[in-house]
Amino acid sequence: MTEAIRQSLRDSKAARWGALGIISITMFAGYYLTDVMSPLKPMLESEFGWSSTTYGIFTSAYGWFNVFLLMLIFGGIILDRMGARFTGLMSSGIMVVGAAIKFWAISNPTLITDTTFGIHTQVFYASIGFAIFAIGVEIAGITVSKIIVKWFKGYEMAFAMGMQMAVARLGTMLALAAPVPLAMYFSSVHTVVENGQLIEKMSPSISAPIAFALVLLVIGFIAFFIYMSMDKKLELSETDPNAEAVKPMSMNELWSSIFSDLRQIIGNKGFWLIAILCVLFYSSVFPFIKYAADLMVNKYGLSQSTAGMIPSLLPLGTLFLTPIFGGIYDKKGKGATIMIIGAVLILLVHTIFSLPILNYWYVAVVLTIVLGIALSLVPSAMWPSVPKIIPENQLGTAFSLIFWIQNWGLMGVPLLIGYVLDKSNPEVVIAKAAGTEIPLYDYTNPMMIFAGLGALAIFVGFLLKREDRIKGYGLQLPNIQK
Ligand SMILES: NCCCC[C@H](N)C(=O)NCC(=O)O
Repeated sequence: MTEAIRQSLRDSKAARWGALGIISITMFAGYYLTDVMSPLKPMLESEFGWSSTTYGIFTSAYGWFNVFLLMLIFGGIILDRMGARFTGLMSSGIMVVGAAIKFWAISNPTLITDTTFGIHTQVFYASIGFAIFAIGVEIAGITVSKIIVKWFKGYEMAFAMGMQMAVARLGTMLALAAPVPLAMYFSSVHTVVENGQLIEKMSPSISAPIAFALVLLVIGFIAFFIYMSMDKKLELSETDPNAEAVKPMSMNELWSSIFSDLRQIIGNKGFWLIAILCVLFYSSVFPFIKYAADLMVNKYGLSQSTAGMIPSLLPLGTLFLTPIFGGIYDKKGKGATIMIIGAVLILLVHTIFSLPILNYWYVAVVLTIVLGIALSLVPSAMWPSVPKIIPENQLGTAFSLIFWIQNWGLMGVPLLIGYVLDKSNPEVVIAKAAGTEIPLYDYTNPMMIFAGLGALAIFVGFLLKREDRIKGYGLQLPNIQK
């Protein structure tokens, strides 16, 4: 068969988009579990006695194994060597295991009273489960990015990445809007003694929204099996029957290829600028989401049951805008400029959130929508820019290194915010310890931290644009080859 008439499966629009649809289910489930606890923060405090610092520790667990045990980096190396089928299945399986542990910890009331390594046993095991789950969802994230490059290079790649992200963000949106109603729906009545009297108390089921996540993750795991058969067909359609079989590598060759990939990637200044921009940008958005519902209660006076509604607008806007901005990047280019505009919006929004004025819910709605625009702009240009800087055979490793650096922020920033929140509001901590009425948190300092990250992201965005001019990566050029 000659090159001219050989057709790859990816030339079929239906096959490309079908494959994307299937892997998006897995990511949707993963993003739902990632943020499912955010609207439950006030409930975790009132039902289980968690503090903001405790919540910060739990949230930071997302990065524990990825960062300290280098799981993400191993994931990228495995992806480049073992391929997307093996890595995708492995990562979606890890997600299920981690979520199951987290569900067990949250639904087990006997764990509330004990401590392990100085923290609540419940928080400890929930965090371990979340940390295991995070290995899976992060490795799945890089696998999916590489899968999209594989199917869409030369086609509508940024648009496809935007569509996949949109579906994933639908998971985030559900995570912000659904958990409180779900927990209330499955609440149970039990009798407690208060002031010497037996009273009936309604307890929300905090584990119900996590059980729902577990079901979604199992569906995502099954979906990946379906994708695997498509991936096999794609490879067969691209294999030249006359090509010689690739000789398997010896152990020495394997290690030297891994180190040579790592050396080339970390020696690339463009890679570092994207990675730093990534950690600054995402640390000012994802950790914010973890506190957003609590911010709505404490700054904007919303009730616990409605507090998740405003933050859920954030991913809502991204559903439409990420693919649109991706499409603009595909056709018109201007990737670096798009990232800078996104960072400017971050600075603007968090600065206004930090001001101890304008405490009206509609201001929060507008700011959240603008933050959603920022969360559409930056990723729609950032991820499709990586293949312009890094060759395809090193993409898994490069994405994993970027995610690894990003995970320092996703781990450290929520911890910092929880700590700063408790430190700047000693009266809340005292009231909780004394069992008296709990005053509202003042969110000024945490929001200033988020704004500072946005300011640094703008600076790095300009450095990236300058580097692109010098090295000619083509970040400002369209992705679609005419
Ligand atoms: N809330 C999900 C966290 C996913 C983090 C992941 N490393 C990532 O950055 N994905 C790209 C994105 O824009 O979601």
